[in-house]
Amino acid sequence: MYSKKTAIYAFGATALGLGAAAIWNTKQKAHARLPPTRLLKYPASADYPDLSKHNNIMKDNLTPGIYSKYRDVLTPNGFTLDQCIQTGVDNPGHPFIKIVGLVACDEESYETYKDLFYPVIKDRHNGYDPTKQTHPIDLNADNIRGGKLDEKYVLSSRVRTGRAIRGLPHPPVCSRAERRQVEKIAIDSFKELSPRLSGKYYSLVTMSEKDQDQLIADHFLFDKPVSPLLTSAGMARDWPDARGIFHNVTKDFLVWVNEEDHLRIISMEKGGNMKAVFRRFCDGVNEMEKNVKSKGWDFQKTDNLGYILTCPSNIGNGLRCGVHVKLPNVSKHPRFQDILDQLRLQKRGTGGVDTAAVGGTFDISNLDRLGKSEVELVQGVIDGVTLLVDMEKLLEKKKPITSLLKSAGVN
Ligand SMILES: Nc1ncnc2c1ncn2[C@@H]1O[C@H](COP(=O)(O)OP(=O)(O)OP(=O)(O)O)[C@@H](O)[C@H]1O
Repeated sequence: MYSKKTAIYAFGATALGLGAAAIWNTKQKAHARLPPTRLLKYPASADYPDLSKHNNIMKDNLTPGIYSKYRDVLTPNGFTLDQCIQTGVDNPGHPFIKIVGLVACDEESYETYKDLFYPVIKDRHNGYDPTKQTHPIDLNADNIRGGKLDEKYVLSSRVRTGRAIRGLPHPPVCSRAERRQVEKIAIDSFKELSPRLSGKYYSLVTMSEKDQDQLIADHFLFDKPVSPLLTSAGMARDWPDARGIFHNVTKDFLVWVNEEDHLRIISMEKGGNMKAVFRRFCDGVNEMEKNVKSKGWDFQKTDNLGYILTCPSNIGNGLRCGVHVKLPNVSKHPRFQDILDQLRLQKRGTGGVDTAAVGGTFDISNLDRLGKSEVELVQGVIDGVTLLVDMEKLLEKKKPITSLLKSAGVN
């Protein structure tokens, strides 16, 4: 049972024989030190997780002192630090990327556990300091220069972001009713999209296994939550209840409901017209915000953190602007990773974050999300991918790339 005002918790209490259901008013006892979700018998030092074999950003920043300070501190919605760090405790690392190892249970987690979240944000977002900086937002596609990428190399273009609805906990910990409320707000908002973006919502509950597999194979739908990063954070609970996908008639504007974030808003199409993809993305995001607000809800957002999402790696604009691009020669170059780092770009396999690249085709996207506007990030990907494609063309002809890199300011 859960309401915005009163929460009744008994996490594991009965199983441990402690019989310690804690009942409190979350409004009156926001940030209360006691009671914890159940009575913990031992001091925080005895509960400190073993992170000795870990390589994630949470581990780099969690100290016994920070853990002790926060172990029994609840967010206003009644969540704990242990719920936020569990995914990083259970997942020491990842084969392709350095994971964060931390999720925000609700909008307030970022402030309640500031001594952990802020340094993690600083590490993950290239030194961004939430205590001093404000996050810029620019969702005007007219501000993009160029944007048509060479389709001999660029196979598809995509821009996605996430949005979370204020007042509702995030997917790792939300209740079934809260998850269903998110779905309802989304469905009501889809109904008011303009004709170019309008389409249909497909619930995963009623979708056949075959249709689901086809949508995943076509890169439209999120994968079933088998990744331990998602399952140990709690995101696969009750699957597939209240999950689904919306897409417009032309299948180039999509919204995922209740995967890692309440909403993931996506614009994508085959080929290299990133400017057109970004324009549709801006229209979609702006319309969804207007529609959600017209229902009396709002997106989670603060001046210093931008849009608030489940994973600290995605806060800011939550934007991942990426292309699937053929780079068989560049990717064999010994400086490939270094060049990507300098361009603030990230590489993945084309099957999603958990996949390795096959046959020299990569998913190349922006590394940053915070401290730079949407336009700045999309421009960075357009310019960076243009450079990588120019390098590929030179390497095909066995020509050196040194002067090209120099003129692009890459050391
Ligand atoms: N540029 C692109 N063109 C076509 N499909 C893409 C592109 N980028 C990503 N996809 C597809 O979108 C799906 C989701 O990808 P992936 O999980 O890597 O990223 P994401 O949705 O940005 O989320 P996250 O970063 O949280 O994992 C996959 O099927 C992937 O192949």
